[in-house]
Amino acid sequence: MTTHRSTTATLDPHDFLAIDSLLSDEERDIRDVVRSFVRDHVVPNVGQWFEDGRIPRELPRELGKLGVLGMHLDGYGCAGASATAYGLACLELEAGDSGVRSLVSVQGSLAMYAIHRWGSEEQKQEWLPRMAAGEAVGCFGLTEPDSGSDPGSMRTSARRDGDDWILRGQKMWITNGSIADVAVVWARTDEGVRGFVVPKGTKGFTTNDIHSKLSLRASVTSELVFDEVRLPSSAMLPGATSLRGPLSCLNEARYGIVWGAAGAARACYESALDYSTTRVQFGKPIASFQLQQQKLATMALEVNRATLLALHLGRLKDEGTLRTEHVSMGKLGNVNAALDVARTARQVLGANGITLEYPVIRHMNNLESVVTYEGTADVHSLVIGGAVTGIQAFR
Ligand SMILES: Cc1cc2nc3c(=O)[nH]c(=O)nc-3n(C[C@H](O)[C@H](O)[C@H](O)COP(=O)(O)OP(=O)(O)OC[C@H]3O[C@@H](n4cnc5c(N)ncnc54)[C@H](O)[C@@H]3O)c2cc1C
Repeated sequence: MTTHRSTTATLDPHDFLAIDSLLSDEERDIRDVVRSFVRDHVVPNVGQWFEDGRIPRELPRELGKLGVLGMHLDGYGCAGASATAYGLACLELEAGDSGVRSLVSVQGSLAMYAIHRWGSEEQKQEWLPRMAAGEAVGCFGLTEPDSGSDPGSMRTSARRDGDDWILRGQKMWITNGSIADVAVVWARTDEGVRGFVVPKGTKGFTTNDIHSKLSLRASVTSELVFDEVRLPSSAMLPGATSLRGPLSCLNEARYGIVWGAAGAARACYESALDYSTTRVQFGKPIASFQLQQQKLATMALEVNRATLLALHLGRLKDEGTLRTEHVSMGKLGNVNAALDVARTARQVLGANGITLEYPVIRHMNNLESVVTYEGTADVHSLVIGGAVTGIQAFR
């Protein structure tokens, strides 16, 4: 007779539903390369980066060598990998830290994607190869002090002056801002919302870092200030003429977050699983107590569910049927699940759970940013609510 114990003994607690078997050899290879990089270069150091509130200046080049910057884009030095492979990379990077995944998302899915999709041939030639190599860092300026969930209310403006444009205004909460060699900036014009490629050092363009963050500390977040910045007509992204331009980029980045959140959740679950089997109280590992097993079971469920959801969206994206509403469901569900897993894991670790010796509280705090940026949980709920009811409450 088969007992429950012998049946479950054959299961892999790190891949309970055998999701690995759903990947192609190529996808597994890419995943393994990124996983090794994170294990060797991110995990041993990221607690210190978080404590110091910095990201190493050499990291973009290392990520460029790894091949993850704009890896889902085609040509111009980009790898042209599948959406699923890119997602797997995001999962592994965020299992290290949401800040590292944010760097990659902003570079590849926001700044590079904007130039790749909406830019001129000259803009693509000038920026994309260097950005793919991590030799040039990009940022993406949409949010402003008084314009967050409602980007249509942006005040930053650009007006024509002969052949030039004059850009004025302010952007806020911009990832990579002060370390960026190039900013993709969105502004209102007489011709609708347009994007501009603004190199670092352009006269009148300055940045100020936002300090005192308790979340995404291993990530640079800045204010961008444009004081009558004169730009040539060639700085404008010719293909984008409305808010659809920036929103198309956000959809790309959100897709990566769907995967990344599953990675942060996995790291928290694995930390809790490991801790619970070694921490002894009342003469037994705490993993032997039913209440702790319930927590571990719930975390395992959420990690597997989030990963399956991400993989399903990846397959839809690769076959060309992924919709923005699907991405909203993935971002809402997976980030909320990751936050629940992180908070539960933190309790399993007891007092140790509040230190940077373990990854859990770092992930927990990071996820408070992840649930807010790229569309808040409220906004994604309203997108899904609008899709299922046919009534738009999002105004
Ligand atoms: C660490 C970090 C990095 C970031 N990086 C970037 C970046 O690189 N580039 C960039 O452009 N932006 C970036 N952002 C900004 C981010 O995208 C915004 O914070 C986000 O869009 C929310 O805007 P807000 O903070 O102004 O909140 P608000 O829009 O003011 O929202 C405040 C609250 O009101 C709720 N709310 C708003 N509208 C509605 C509604 N219609 N119905 C119900 N509730 C509503 C929201 O859900 C939220 O809970 C970053 C933010 C953070 C924290």
